Amino acid sequence: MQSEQLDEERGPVRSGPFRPGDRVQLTDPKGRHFSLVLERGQSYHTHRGAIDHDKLIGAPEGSVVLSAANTPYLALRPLLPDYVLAMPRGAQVIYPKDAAQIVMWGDVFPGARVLEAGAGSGALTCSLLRAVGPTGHVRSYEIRADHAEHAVTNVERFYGERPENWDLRVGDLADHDTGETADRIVLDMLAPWEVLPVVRDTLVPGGVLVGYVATTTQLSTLTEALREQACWTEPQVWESMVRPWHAVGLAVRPEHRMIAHTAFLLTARRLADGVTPPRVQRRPSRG
Ligand SMILES: C[S@@+](CC[C@H](N)C(=O)[O-])C[C@H]1O[C@@H](n2cnc3c(N)ncnc32)[C@H](O)[C@@H]1O
Repeated sequence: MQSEQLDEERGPVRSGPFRPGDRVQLTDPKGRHFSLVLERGQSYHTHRGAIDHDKLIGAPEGSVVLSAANTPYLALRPLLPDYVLAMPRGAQVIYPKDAAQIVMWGDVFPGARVLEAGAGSGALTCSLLRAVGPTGHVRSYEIRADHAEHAVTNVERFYGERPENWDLRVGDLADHDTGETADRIVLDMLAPWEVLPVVRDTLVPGGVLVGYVATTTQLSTLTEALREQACWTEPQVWESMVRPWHAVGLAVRPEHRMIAHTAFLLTARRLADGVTPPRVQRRPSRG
């Protein structure tokens, strides 16, 4: 792994002129992306000729660099969504549109203690770590060792090193020690209802549970299991659809393609022990 230059306060440097160690995303005239890590004296070989890293080092972000065949490439540091969409994966990742919903409706705040399962490819973990900040903590469980390896590689590559406030455990969330309480819990796994006993006993009163499931049958099983536990507010369920638009001159219209379905989102809040869940007639909107 090539390490990125680290800033003591913020992890890898994410602004200012390009420096050795920076990850750079090049975009060619057809909009294709290529990713490289800058190293003095090295070249990046494209099908339109080589690009010297030294042409980029010291240049401002947003510069255009020419390849040996005079093809222009736009150079920017990848944003977290760019990184997530390009990351190598074992398990399917949570897409940026859903990660944003999870952080907002899961109310993942700076300083929060978050418990997550499964870590999968580590995509959501990157967003959770950013949201809790240096004073918070993310504890991730991943039952499959091969998926955990992807998570470690992806998180370390994004942050430039293993974040001190991240704890990845290779194992079943069901075996979690409930004495290690959490303010927020996010479940992205096949059968989240199976771990609800440990989730109930780990989440603090008022804490938020976020569930992320791909099918309606999983959604039904999860919501009914939560109601049966009788220690939750009424589950809120929704999905997010983002429709990109083509906007050039007067040709302003929706793009022909979109990511239509990823998964359903669910939130519920932990009630204090001994409280009977109130019946809610009308649900607040998730707009
Ligand atoms: C869809 S992936 C998670 C993707 C991840 N959220 C991301 O954004 O990269 C689901 C993961 O849950 C893991 N898993 C399933 N059951 C689990 C359990 N009981 N405890 C821990 N991990 C579990 C699976 O091995 C799988 O890697």
